[in-house]
Amino acid sequence: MAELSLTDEQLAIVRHEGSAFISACPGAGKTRCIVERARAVLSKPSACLGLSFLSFTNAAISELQERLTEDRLLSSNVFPHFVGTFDSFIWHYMVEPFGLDGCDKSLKIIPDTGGLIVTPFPGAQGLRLDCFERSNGKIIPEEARKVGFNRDPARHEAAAQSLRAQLLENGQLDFDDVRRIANSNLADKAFSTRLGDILSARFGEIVVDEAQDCNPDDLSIIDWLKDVAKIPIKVVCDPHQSIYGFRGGVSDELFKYADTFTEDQRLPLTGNFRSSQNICKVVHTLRAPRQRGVEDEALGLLKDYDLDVHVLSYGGKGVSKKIGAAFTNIANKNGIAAKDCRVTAKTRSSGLNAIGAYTGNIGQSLSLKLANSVMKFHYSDNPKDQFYAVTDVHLITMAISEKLNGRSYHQVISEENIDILSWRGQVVKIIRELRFDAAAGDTRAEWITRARNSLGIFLPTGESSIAQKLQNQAKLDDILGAVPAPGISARTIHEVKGKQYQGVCVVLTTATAKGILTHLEEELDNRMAEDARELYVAASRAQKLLVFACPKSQSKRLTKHISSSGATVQVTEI
Ligand SMILES: Nc1ncnc2c1ncn2[C@@H]1O[C@H](COP(=O)(O)OP(=O)(O)OP(=O)(O)O)[C@@H](O)[C@H]1O
Repeated sequence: MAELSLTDEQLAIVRHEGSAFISACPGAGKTRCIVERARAVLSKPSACLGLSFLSFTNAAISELQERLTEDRLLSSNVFPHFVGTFDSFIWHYMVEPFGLDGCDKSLKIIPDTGGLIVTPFPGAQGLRLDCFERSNGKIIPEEARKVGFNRDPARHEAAAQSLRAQLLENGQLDFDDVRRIANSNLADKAFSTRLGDILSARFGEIVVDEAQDCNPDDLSIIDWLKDVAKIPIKVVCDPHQSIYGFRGGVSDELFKYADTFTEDQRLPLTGNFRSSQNICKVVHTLRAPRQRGVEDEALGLLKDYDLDVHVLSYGGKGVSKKIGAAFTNIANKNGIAAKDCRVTAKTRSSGLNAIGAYTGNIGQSLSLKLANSVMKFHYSDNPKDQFYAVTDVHLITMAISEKLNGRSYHQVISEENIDILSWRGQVVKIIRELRFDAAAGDTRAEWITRARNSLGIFLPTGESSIAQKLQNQAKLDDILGAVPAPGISARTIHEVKGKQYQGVCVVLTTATAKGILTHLEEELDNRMAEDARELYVAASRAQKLLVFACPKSQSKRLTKHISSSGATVQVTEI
């Protein structure tokens, strides 16, 4: 019955058997098609092979899982199906069961080994392990520069290489190791043929969503699944929304990869069901000139929603809570509730500044870290922030009890088999006790006493006092005093990807606004291409109201550029 309201293009995708390359614009219903494809396959009486849905971030997978669960299609990873990140698929099916040459331990994922500190001799400057090339241990000059390291790196390089070797010997792998090992396993012809047979007996179809986020290694694994394992693959993407360049993203390769599919396997998805036509017009101007193509037609219920796009032109000290307040004001005036809106920016700190939350430097101080986590837990509406706050406070308890001993958080968890149930309740109780509410009379001095009382139990016997570990610093006032305005939430652009909100405020900053606009006007080179695509992703999340907060120096230029589409745009100085 759900098929009735699908467009012909959507139906063609849902009914397509075999491999396909599906490219679409924002809001075209990619996720909708994936859900309907699951319904079509799972409702066949003959369906006995597994169906797998993969994407590249945990956020994208939880979004997809939510939609599949809502429709009672695949509520969990019930055999023979698999829903998860591309990384977890590779780990489960290409690496973990086969072990590693030279390692007699069972393999484990330790995602944070890049943060281990390499200190070759006492007193030497410590450098993170991810400052060194994985293949040969050589220092990465730009990473070294960032932390002011300018000495002979030879001893650091040797120490980094031996640390990596030790991790591999212990079977402690991060996701880049997993990718490398998978590719080397697949390069073995006999292994590749056998694994191909096994996986094709298990999976009848694999759907790779958000494929614009894959890197060249991912693409070669997708190719292997399609051509060697002969599993029908649906590659679903919007190349204009590729914003994971730091993983070695594949915009150009993806266009070339599309050409490896036959014409009847290349399926387009056009039209935007999410946004009003006014927003579609503006979003169209956010594609670089050579990729602009035609404007997406608004097709959904909100297509005629008649609301101006706004530019908030800000000067003064830069991004401040004036932006959040002005945005909320426009939303309220138009009957849109703050809970249905998001402020979004490239960096977490720009977004938080725009809603008045604390963004200062925390450094290594345990008391500042604790205060920051407690404030996030109590005042952020983002469940992810709360999850991280709990983990961060657990890490603080480990630091106080001196359990880390040069190991990363996840190494300790894995090596000591620490079950989340054994600590979570206690940590959440501590965070609840440490809630800070100035209106109720709480003060910094009183809070730090509470904190020391709660966390003193973790101090090893005979060790320094808890007051030394949790210092009463003046900066605590800034952290404990920064309560974000109620109602508005801030997210990074990577966090809002794949989502939609009634109102969106995109914050541009002086660091990138000028470069992005030059790119959108002239596309001289690719330097600002990814920043421009981020702006495109952010703006295309809006359903009814789209607001840009732009530094005063660039706001006229931005207004001119987005109005060139014929959209109605209003400018307000704040
Ligand atoms: N045929 C349709 N009729 C009405 N609404 C639709 C149709 N297809 C999709 N939609 C709605 O359009 C909105 C966007 O769909 P969806 O989230 O699947 O888009 P998407 O292509 O995954 O977007 P993006 O890549 O920008 O995140 C959703 O609210 C969805 O329910």
